[in-house]
Amino acid sequence: MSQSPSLINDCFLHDKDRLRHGEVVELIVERLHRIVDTEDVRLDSALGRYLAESVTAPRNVPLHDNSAVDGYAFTHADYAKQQTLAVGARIPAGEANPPALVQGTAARIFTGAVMPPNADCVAMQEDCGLSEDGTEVTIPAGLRPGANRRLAGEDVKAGDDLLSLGQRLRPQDIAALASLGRANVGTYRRLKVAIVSTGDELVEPGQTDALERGQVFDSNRHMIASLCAGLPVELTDVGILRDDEDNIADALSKVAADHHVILTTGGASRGEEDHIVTTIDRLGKRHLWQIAIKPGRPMTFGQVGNCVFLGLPGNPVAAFVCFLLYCYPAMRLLGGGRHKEPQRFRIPAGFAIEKKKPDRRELVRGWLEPDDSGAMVARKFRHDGSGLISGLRSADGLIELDEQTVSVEQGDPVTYIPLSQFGISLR
Ligand SMILES: Nc1nc2c(c(=O)[nH]1)N[C@H]1C(S)=C(S)[C@@H](COP(=O)(O)OP(=O)(O)OC[C@H]3O[C@@H](n4cnc5c(N)ncnc54)[C@H](O)[C@@H]3O)O[C@H]1N2
Ligand code: MOO
Repeated sequence: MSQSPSLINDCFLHDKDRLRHGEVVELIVERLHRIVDTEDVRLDSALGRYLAESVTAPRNVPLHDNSAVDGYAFTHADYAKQQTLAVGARIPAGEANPPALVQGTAARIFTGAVMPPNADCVAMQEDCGLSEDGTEVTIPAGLRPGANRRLAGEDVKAGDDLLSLGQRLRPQDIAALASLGRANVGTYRRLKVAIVSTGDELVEPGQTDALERGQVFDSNRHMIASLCAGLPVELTDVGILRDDEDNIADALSKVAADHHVILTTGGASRGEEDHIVTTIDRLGKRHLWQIAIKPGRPMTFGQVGNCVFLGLPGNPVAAFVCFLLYCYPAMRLLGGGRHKEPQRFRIPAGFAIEKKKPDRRELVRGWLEPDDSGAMVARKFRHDGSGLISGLRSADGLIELDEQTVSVEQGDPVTYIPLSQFGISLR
């Protein structure tokens, strides 16, 4: 049978002819850029957003020298002469201008309170001896100049660059903004993302207790929605589309008109019932299809008008892995974030693989665990099937076997990518 120069040929590509993982990431980084506008949001809505401004400190934090402990402030020069000092002033936190320390005395002071002029040290109250009438304090030996004193600008100096454009806001960044007195921050708007499942066999969970033969509950859409929850997106759940090319094309062209991204699962390979690739070709432009990876080979990336189309494979593990490897970085870039390769760690393998196909990258579901000697090793889930959600459940990370790897022996260093790199928490 002669092969037409159509898409179907791609099915017969060998892995070495398919796009490699690194090339796909390059293509995504090259072709995708921010497509959302900016908006000011209150700090309590800013978590996880990408910054649309650079933030410079307008003033020192802390504003003034202050005490790090509850205790007694004193001058090191006095203490060098005598360890017992008369207790003078009392300085609670919030007092703006404490009086200057009288020479030879100590001031009762509390954590965060402004240091009185002349004082340069604080002794912790638990370490001090207080006379019965409370008028004298004995400071313990061995305190160095500057002990327990926090300097003005020690955290941040006026003019310091704190946060940069495109940076994702984490809880500690929100704390930094609040510490500068900011109530609002300039961010990029959330991406409008639509999620779709395709397949005649799919049934919405909750619709029935009794599946008929051949049916499966749609787990992918719920998994993808949960994965999206780790990104600043506004989600539209389109539901399940039946395997009908006109119906899929019609629905997706409508969704594309008012979304930045469409994420589909299923129908990505080339059976007669798989309509995603033909739909992209019909409605828009395909940037890639078929990657030399396992799982996830039939992943598709294209666009319908200005809407980015990410077609994930139907097998749940393939959909999960492709989301992390390709949709996550794509959506970061579209949403105004920067590309950041996940951190990869080299860990000894606590398993062996006798034979792995060359020329493709494999992402194996795994976790870290101490071996008998207490050294950390990477373990892999016992089955590689791309339909097994149990493999994903067991995993805290992906073990990445690159294109050159053809086997793995126990103890060989393997690359481990924690799922936390994608905002997925530990169990
Ligand atoms: N002849 C070929 N067959 C297959 C190829 C191939 O290249 N040639 N590729 C295989 C690979 S690799 C994958 S991955 C799958 C992906 O195919 P599709 O994206 O077309 O997915 P479907 O055929 O629609 O479904 C595959 C599998 O996943 C189940 N599924 C689909 N959607 C959901 C959902 N929302 N929730 C739960 N489970 C879902 C579906 O029932 C199938 O079992 O194709 C291989 N075949
Ligand atoms: O590569 Mo598919 O991704 O078998 O599962």
